[in-house]
Amino acid sequence: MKTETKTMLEVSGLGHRYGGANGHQAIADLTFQVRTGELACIVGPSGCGKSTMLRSISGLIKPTSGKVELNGSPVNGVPEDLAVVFQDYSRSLFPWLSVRSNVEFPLRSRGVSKAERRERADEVLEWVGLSAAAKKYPWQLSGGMQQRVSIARALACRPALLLMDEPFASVDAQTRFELEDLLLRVRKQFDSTVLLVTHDIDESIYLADRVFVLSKSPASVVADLEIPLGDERDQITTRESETFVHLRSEVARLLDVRTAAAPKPAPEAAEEPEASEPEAEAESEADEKPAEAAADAAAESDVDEQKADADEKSADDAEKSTAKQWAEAEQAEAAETAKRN
Ligand SMILES: Nc1ncnc2c1ncn2[C@@H]1O[C@H](COP(=O)(O)OP(=O)(O)OP(=O)(O)O)[C@@H](O)[C@H]1O
Repeated sequence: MKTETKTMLEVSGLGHRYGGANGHQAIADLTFQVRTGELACIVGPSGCGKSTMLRSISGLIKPTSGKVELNGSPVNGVPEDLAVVFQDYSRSLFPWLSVRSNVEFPLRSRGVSKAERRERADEVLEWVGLSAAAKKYPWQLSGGMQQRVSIARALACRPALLLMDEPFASVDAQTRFELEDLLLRVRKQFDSTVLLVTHDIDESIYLADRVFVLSKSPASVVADLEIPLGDERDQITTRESETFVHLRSEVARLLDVRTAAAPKPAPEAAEEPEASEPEAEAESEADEKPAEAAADAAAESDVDEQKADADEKSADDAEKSTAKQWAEAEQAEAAETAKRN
């Protein structure tokens, strides 16, 4: 992937203190640039301020010092041409909307016409291998498939910059590898600029053109490493290469991780809500089979019963999310349904 020399994201002296003058300094003095077309990873110790940094970059919080510029314009509030993929897919997707409606949802507030919304949703769903699951609901899909929906939804907005906050931390190890490769493929297809935060040293090196290593809290950038691993990466041969092994040791040293070479325990699978027996069967099949087969399995189940379950689940989830966002989703869906009838 060829990156341009133009700067897409410029972060200068970024700092944030929670709770006023005597509060907690979460990030201190972050300065770095991400070039157009680049996939940059941020790796840092737990609690060093990675999420605070992403919230500042995405305009969700106003940093107490420094500045953020996207394509030369200061970020004050959430920019339209920026999309975020979070770790917790189960809370970021609307359970009562189909996969396709979830993907189309952010396009509504951007004033994209209905026909174009459909076209874009179908296009990105194809790219992430979920065309056959377009009419399903998120809770009918495995965790990895749900995260693919989140990625599709972000890409449908055609963001100038895609921010990803530990996007693969809640899936099992094999699915994580598949999603990493999916990201590499779609970023090529879209020519995307991506800033991805991860705890995982190996993941940062495998994915990135450039890795920024952060210090302990309050975070600052301690190293900016080019990753000369080329465009074609492979989960086995790339990770075995001398360059990869050397970089891994270098990042581990910078992070002062003494156990970097030791085998890591497999990440815990995402916590799934308890399912009734038929649903549990469908879910475990969905984990093992490709998207089409999983969609077929879900289609065979009793749709009415699942809808009732979804209503119950959505009521529960709604309490956890911001009231405004969920109310907007309900209204938009009701309007859609009214139009259809
Ligand atoms: N809203 C808040 N109010 C006060 N302190 C906060 C708030 N959010 C985060 N912090 C504190 O700021 C520091 C950085 O938190 P942040 O979540 O940004 O780190 P992180 O690197 O993303 O953490 P992790 O690796 O565990 O995901 C932590 O000490 C945290 O307790």
